[in-house]
Amino acid sequence: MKIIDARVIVTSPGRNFVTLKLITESGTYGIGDATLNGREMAVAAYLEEHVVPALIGRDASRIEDTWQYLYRGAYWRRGPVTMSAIGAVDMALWDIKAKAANMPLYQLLGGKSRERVMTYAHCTGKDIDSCLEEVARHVELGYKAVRVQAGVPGIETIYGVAKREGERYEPADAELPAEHVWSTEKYLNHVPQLFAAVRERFGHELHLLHDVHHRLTPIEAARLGKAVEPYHLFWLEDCVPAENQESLRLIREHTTTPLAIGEVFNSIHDCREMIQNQWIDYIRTPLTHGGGITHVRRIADLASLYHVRTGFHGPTDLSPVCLGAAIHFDTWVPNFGIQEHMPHDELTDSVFPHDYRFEDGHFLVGETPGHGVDIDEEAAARHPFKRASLPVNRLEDGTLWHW
Ligand SMILES: O=C(O)[C@H](O)[C@@H](O)[C@H](O)[C@H](O)CO
Ligand SMILES: [Mg+2]
Repeated sequence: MKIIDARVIVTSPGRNFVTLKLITESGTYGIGDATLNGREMAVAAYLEEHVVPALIGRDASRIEDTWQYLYRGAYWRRGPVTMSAIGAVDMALWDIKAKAANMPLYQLLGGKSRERVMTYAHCTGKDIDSCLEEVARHVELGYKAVRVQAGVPGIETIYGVAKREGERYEPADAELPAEHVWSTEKYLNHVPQLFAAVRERFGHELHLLHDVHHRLTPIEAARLGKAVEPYHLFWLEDCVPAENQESLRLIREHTTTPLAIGEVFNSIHDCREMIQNQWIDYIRTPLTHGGGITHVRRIADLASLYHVRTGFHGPTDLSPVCLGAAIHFDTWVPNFGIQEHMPHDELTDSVFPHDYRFEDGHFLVGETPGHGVDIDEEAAARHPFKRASLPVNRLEDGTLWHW
């Protein structure tokens, strides 16, 4: 089953997405998500200039060999651009293999480990009260788990909190990076009050998550983890920048609040130490940025040896293709934890028709052969690329900080 054509489709139905479509001689095709938010064209060029020419004529059924060919063959291993490009090829090849077998992808992976996939929504508000209203709205929609982020008195804008009531936040919200100002002390004093208010109103069954967006030092993260222990979070996410995996040890030694990390990781080597030392509880590396199903499956298997479960990144800046493939993976993977869900808008969904469904706080996998997500190329062509950037964060004295 030879690959005879490959197309890199860049579209912006409200936000940018990069999609790879691989077409075989039988006419069966597969698609993969290659979106790297704010750096989309780097992956598009990597695919177009360096990967696509080498794929034409290759046997689409050799998924493992193609993965090794692109990873080892590049010589320049790892990194978000390389791994997103490989991830898209891999996702498209699994799609083709599942279609050729006339099976939904989860069947090829090993079949269902569960009937449905628990997912969490984002609840944000300018202050605690409006955040509580958002939580109430999502509980009403059926969510069993919510990520809670609120504005902090004294901090004007915070990444991860929507600008207007009832809206979502857009990660890449300006042509060039917007600038935010950050105060760790104000934040650390406020977060425990937020979670106390949520628990008081909604009781103790709802799963609560919180994303720190890498903004703390290890000892500050330890303090936050301890402070929110009475509200027993499902997880505290990205509490420190984690290039230095060893820094997680200190946090772990101080708090029983579960930790989730990995949305900016791209390979098993980025998270190996924190998994093997049991410094984290959830690994977040998504299929697109983690080299596709072939590689993320290895990460999940390693994690399973150390009681670490999956909690895939699922923001709007990963396309429905990644989300669809992730729901198949989540349905199969034995050590599943939770799946993030930032719903795409109607326009995006119309460009990427799919068969996954949301019901009662869970995703239900579809039965269409493949990963169940397609791209309407004509609709995609109506929405050309528009440069958009993620923000930067500065301390009150102007020092550039993490966000
Ligand atoms: O969903 C999350 O947990 C995130 O942290 C996102 O909002 C990322 O910041 C975004 O995907 C960057 O592009
Ligand atoms: Mg995050």
